[in-house]
Amino acid sequence: MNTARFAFIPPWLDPLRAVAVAMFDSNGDLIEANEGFRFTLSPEAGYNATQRIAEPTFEALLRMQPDETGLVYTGLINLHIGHGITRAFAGTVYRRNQLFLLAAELDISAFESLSSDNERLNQELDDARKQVSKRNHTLEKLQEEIATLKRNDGLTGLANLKLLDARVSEEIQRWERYRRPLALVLIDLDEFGKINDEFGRKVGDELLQHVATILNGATRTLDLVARYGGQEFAVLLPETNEMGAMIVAERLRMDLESMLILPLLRPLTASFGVALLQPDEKRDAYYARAGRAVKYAKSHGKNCIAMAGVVADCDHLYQSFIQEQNV
Ligand SMILES: Nc1nc2c(ncn2[C@@H]2O[C@H](COP(=O)(O)OP(=O)(O)OP(=O)(O)O)[C@@H](O)[C@H]2O)c(=O)[nH]1
Repeated sequence: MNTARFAFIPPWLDPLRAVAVAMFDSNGDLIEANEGFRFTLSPEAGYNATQRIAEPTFEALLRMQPDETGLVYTGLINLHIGHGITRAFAGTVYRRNQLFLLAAELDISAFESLSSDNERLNQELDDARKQVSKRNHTLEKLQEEIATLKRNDGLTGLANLKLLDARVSEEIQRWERYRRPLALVLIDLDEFGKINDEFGRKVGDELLQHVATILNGATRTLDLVARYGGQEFAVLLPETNEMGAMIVAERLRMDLESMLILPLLRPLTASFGVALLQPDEKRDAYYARAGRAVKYAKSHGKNCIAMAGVVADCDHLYQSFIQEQNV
């Protein structure tokens, strides 16, 4: 290497350590190099371009045709810096006749290692995100299950009283706004105690499930069927007037009565109380009126439907009405 003053490389480039500049001949022998080059590449391995330029290889550079400015290559240049280590630079190679000028402008290996760290961190972050989203999904499912358990009766799967309460309150609010009719049908199975006594509570439970299926099957999706109490059910009928509610109740009554459910040898019947929401009526008062109608039906022979009047004196049985109307 020429140790005299630089013949080709401008003197101001010499002390710049971040810029490695070297000139080689076509054999790859180093002709000149600045301090940055010597600082970056340890001397013990010699400075021949064939050994020191890992990528693109010096052989490849020899084959490349320079453009009109002498530029042969620009891009990533990997240099063997010694001790078996290769470092990446962003650089340019020029060729003038048999001379090659290499300018490795920026050591990007630090950035590369940073970016590989970054990649690893991103990967870890991604994995963590996936795990969190998986856990969130499980949590959501559990929350849904809990919510379902909270809303639904464990035995029949019907809405429970809490859900009925919420829906009735909602419908009362809607009534106050739009004045659309709202009907509530309470259903109390007749002599259910005897069934339990005769066949055992397990059979009783199965019958309750059966009733739930019948009620669900006979109502619209807009209606809400709920387990109101032990052997009591409720059907909330939005957008339904007195006649409509009576038709639904009678259909349910007949569905129950006409079905033979083993091991019962007699029909499973129920007493029905129907109530239409009255102006300014609160939820509990509404329930109470429907309940009063159920009692009225019970006290008038069971397996029948009573319509709740505004006051107790006005409660009345509907069977006769239905027969009269031939519904
Ligand atoms: N198997 C079962 N029985 C229940 C359940 N909840 C309430 N019961 C029973 O339902 C019966 C209700 O009895 P009562 O209130 O006397 O009414 P009833 O025997 O149906 O008689 P009436 O209403 O007068 O027709 C009781 O025997 C309760 O134990 C339940 O979840 N499963």
